Amino acid sequence: MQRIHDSVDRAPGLKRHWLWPFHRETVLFNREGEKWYKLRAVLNKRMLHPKDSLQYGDVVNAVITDFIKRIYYLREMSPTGDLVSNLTNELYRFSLEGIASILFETRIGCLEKEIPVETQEFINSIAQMFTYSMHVALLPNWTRNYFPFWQKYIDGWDGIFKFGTKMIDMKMEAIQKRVDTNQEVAGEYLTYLLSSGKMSSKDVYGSVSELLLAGVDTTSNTMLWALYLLSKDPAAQETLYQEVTKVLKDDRIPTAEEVNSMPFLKAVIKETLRLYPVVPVNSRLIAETEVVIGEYFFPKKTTFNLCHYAISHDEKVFPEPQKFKPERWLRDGRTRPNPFGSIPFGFGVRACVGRRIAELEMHLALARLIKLFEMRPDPTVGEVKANFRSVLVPNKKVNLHFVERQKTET
Ligand code: HEM
Repeated sequence: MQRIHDSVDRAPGLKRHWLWPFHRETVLFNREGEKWYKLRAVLNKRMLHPKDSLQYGDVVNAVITDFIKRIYYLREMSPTGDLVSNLTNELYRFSLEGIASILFETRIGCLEKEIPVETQEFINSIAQMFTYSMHVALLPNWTRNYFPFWQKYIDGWDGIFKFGTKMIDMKMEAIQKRVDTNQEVAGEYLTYLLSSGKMSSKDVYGSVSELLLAGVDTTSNTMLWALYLLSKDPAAQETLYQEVTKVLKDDRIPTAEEVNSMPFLKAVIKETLRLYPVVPVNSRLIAETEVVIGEYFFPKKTTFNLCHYAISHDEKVFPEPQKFKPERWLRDGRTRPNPFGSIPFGFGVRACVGRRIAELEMHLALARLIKLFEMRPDPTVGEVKANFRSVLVPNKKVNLHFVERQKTET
């Protein structure tokens, strides 16, 4: 018999399920035991350590610059001159461009006025796969031969892999050319995966597609909730603005390192994820061993559901649990909440591999947006509630006014 921490550290005994039912075997979600462990060990490198993510600061900032240009364009087009409608859609484009530029080491045009045809087909395939994944999860297997949902689901996946494979093959060719001409091979994540020799190309295709999918709705919806919460809380917004302008005294673009001097910014994202943990529940199956937790004995093959939403709204840990209070996370001498009260990225060896990338994108984007604009709610939208659609999404379209701030002499 083993205690749970032993089992968790011995990753090969641990199965997990998460957002959506993958039908391909090459991805982390579907892998278990030794196979998962090997793949994860390669993927962790250059992604998981806080200092690893710093190297993507410039790439992410370039995407944010284009996102800000798009925000200006959308404001200009709006009847009031400052409204951005259907922010979910805009943030989706931002997140997809961000994660694609990290993983493929190239831009795919999501923030252009006209999205390139291939990219649009890729976006449509993602939507198709997600739409039919609910049918796949809920309907018994025999129905797959009689109803069209299964083929549509597979077609969605094929579109995703077609695009991913093309991007990866292009990178592989570029690397090969450099190798053939004795030039140094320089690059970031994909170059590392392809040239490390530790992964088959099949694994690279699968893993990159998976990282890409996991990295879009999660960050885009969290950004949406953060902007929505700030728009309703002018005082928190002002505190954040003051903090950001104190660190960035001129028009400079913040570096990834400078975010470390912005504790309130980090607290805003932490508090947003406490109120709206974008992955509200995830499960793990202790496959091989019996475990004892406290006084309780759990036999082999027990499924554990981590209900992030429920635990992070526990008023014993978070007084006034429904209130947006970023300051509760500050390390300024106050009693801070139990760190296990909110673990939106999971915990341990199987925790979110994209955490550092997600935080980097959200911190840099929020710092730059708040420096330029004051966010105000659109009164026609009213209160927004959360719906569970694999991730926590708003129950309606969210529009926000992006009121440009007056430039002050500093
Ligand atoms: C706000 C942003 C995000 C949140 C809240 C989030 C949350 C989570 C959670 C709760 C898990 C399950 C962890 C567990 O079982 O303990 C997970 C797994 C995972 N996440 Fe994220 N995630 C986010 C962004 C990202 C991004 C940007 C990527 C890709 C770059 C990503 C890639 C993954 C992958 C591949 C796994 C599976 C890991 C494995 O099975 O070993 N996530 N995430």
